[in-house]
Amino acid sequence: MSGNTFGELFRVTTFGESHGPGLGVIIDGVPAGVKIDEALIQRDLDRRRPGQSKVSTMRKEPDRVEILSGVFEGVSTGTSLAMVIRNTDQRSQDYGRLAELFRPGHADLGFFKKYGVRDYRGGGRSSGRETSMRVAAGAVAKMVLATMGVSVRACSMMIGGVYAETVDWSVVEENIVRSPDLAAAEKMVAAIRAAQADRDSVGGIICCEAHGVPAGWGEPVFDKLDALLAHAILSIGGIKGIEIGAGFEAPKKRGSENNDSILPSGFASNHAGGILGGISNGDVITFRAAMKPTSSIAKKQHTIDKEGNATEIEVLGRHDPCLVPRAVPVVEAMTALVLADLALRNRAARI
Ligand SMILES: Cc1cc2nc3c(=O)[nH]c(=O)nc-3n(C[C@H](O)[C@H](O)[C@H](O)COP(=O)(O)O)c2cc1C
Ligand SMILES: C=C(O[C@@H]1CC(C(=O)O)=C[C@@H](OP(=O)(O)O)[C@H]1O)C(=O)O
Repeated sequence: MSGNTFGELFRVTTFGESHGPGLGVIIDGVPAGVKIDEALIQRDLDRRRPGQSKVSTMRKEPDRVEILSGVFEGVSTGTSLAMVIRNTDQRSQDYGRLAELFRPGHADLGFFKKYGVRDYRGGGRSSGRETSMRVAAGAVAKMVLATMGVSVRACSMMIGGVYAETVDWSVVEENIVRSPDLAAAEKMVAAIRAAQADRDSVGGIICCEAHGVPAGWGEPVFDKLDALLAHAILSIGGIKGIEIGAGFEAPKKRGSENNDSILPSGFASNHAGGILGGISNGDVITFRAAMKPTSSIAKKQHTIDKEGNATEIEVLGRHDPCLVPRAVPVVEAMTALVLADLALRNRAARI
């Protein structure tokens, strides 16, 4: 399968580049009869959109979604569902020097070594802008999941070394860094601003939960639910790690502490993150993802040109000083895509 397609029965193909005419997605496998609320797709696109706050990239894009097929009178028809957005704020001339140099930490060098040709206008296909179409597709997946009582939510648990100390989901969309702790949110913003002032960037941790997933979703061997989540989440540019449930804390415990006792009323704890043997166990699915600091920074760094000569680079252009707040809806979207796919695959598992 080409690198542009994800999923088996709920299959998503994206296309488009950061400075081309636009981006799009085709979803195969949306069951007929699902109410498709365009406003909800737009809402998630707005949550991800560039230019949304003083701590995001300054590029201004409306990211207005246009549904081209697969929906009739507000309901999915069972045929391929296609959506596009147009790029309106390209400034490709700002990227002229990037044609000759490789940005440390970005995808430039890898793309050039692989293909021998590279769209250097911004990140081209490797730009975080590609995730807009994942978010549009993820919004449709959320609508499919909602018919089964399943929902997904995510937030920023750490930014620039500042951790959320309390978790209040009701405040996540009320602050520009999507923190579940308003006091921490202010400090997170300050950490991003301090890095920016230093021509630098910061990373962080995104926490995600899926509620209402019934026991039984996920394949038992290769396509385990946790393995597919790891694939989906690590496919987001800038994400470098994922831990399911107790994750990297589990090895520090004894088996007796880490096991979730099974009671007639349910599990006594949820260190497993809602997944056992690659299959959902009916508890809340929980994981955290580690996001690196943005690679494109104005600080001077060593690099090489296309001929391999040593040089220096200061990356200008419009960049997120921290990827985490805008990646929150992307993490939700990729999680919803995995769950929608497994929901459909689960229908074929037993008579
Ligand atoms: C929503 C989102 C926004 C992003 N914005 C930027 C950005 O402004 N500048 C940048 O250098 N990288 C940005 N990235 C990250 C790049 O896409 C990523 O660093 C690049 O693909 C290389 O990282 P990788 O090796 O993890 O794939 C963004 C990623 C996401 C998900
Ligand atoms: C435009 C978006 O974010 C971009 C993500 C990004 C990158 O390198 O990932 C680099 C910047 O854009 P450009 O491709 O013009 O350099 C960001 O502004 C977006 O997410 O919609």
